[in-house]
Amino acid sequence: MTEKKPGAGLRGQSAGQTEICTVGASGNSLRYRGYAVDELAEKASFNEVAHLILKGHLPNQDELDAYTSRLKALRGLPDALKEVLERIPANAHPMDVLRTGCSFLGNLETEESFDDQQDMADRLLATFPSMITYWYRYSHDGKRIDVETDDDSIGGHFLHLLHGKAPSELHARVMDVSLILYAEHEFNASTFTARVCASTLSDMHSCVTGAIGSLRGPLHGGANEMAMAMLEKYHSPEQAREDVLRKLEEKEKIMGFGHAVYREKDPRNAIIREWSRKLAEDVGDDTLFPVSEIVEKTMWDEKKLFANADFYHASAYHFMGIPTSLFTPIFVMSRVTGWCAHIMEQRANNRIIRPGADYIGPEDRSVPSIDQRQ
Ligand SMILES: CC(=O)SCCNC(=O)CCNC(=O)[C@H](O)C(C)(C)COP(=O)(O)OP(=O)(O)OC[C@H]1O[C@@H](n2cnc3c(N)ncnc32)[C@H](O)[C@@H]1OP(=O)(O)O
Ligand SMILES: O=C([O-])CC(=O)C(=O)O
Repeated sequence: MTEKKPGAGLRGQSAGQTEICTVGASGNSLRYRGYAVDELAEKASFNEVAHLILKGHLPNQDELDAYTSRLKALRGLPDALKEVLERIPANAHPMDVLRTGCSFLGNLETEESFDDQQDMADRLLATFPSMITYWYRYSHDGKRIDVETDDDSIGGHFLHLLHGKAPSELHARVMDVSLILYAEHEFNASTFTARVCASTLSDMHSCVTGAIGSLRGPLHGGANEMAMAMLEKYHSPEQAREDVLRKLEEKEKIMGFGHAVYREKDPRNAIIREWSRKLAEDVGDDTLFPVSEIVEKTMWDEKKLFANADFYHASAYHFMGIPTSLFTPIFVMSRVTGWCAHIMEQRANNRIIRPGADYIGPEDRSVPSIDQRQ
């Protein structure tokens, strides 16, 4: 481990209060507004969880029906946004596409007043799957797709647009669970980015655009893509184990492992691993899932490092035929709920976020003339 200067990463320091989520409050727990993520992933849909996070409570049946209809009605993209998406090249990173899409939508549907914040959040939640698949299908298949499907779930809608046909029940459920697992995680880097931006009283699209930029990095949301890039190189568990040992010997980071807050396990891992196992059976996989398992075991045996939420998302998404470059955009489609809830919470009790710093640079000195400088 490289020695970090004291205070690096603000690790372990509280940076404010929240009612939305607790991470690791009791051991390795994760709760959204008091509900354990395991229970939500078993008993709820992502639309219910989005309602919980954004509106503050689990919806009753009437509220859920109304919310589902509302989100479905908000899926369309303005023509000007479609034109912009069509100009983004096929080799662009899909996270850059969403960053641009979010920012451009902010020009067309600007948040004029914070009274509109719930509408802004719903619109972003409804349009991210449309934006990413519209661009992907146009740039890769030359097709201008109709982004308004009749699927109730956001995950099912995304798979429908991506593959041009309604997903199986299994795939729609896995996507729904995946979106539940990724929805919210307290003061993680992207959410904190959104809150810092919100604290200047900026608009919702600016806050979310910044958050997308933070999520893109391989130490955060980008890890699911990096994990897949590693896993797909292995043809057998033996080869995977040997290569991971070599990487550890060479002090390489293994993406999809470790966490800034959890110390023993990430509670989301067991859930997505189980769904990945089901998908592996469904497609008759005998390589990727066993390879993932041996990497997980080797990391634990050698380093006591556990798989985080990102690791088995790689194989799960792959089994559903999702291109690797779209993995992190799916995270955006989900985490936008958490981001927007935090932006609203920040606004409700706002003071500009402006921490201090411990200065460790040179003592005071005077400016030498240019011929005296080295
Ligand atoms: C949904 C999410 O965003 S979950 C996070 C997704 N990110 C990843 O999977 C990227 C890989 N993991 C990591 O880089 C880190 O574990 C992070 C960024 C998640 C957490 O970082 P930190 O809080 O600094 O980690 P922590 O203090 O526990 O790690 C200490 C040391 O453990 C080791 N370590 C931690 N994670 C790993 C890993 N994945 N592979 C190898 N060694 C690791 C390193 O030696 C690290 O020291 P270094 O930063 O000097 O290299
Ligand atoms: O909390 C974190 O640092 C990263 C994480 O797991 C998430 O954002 O889901």
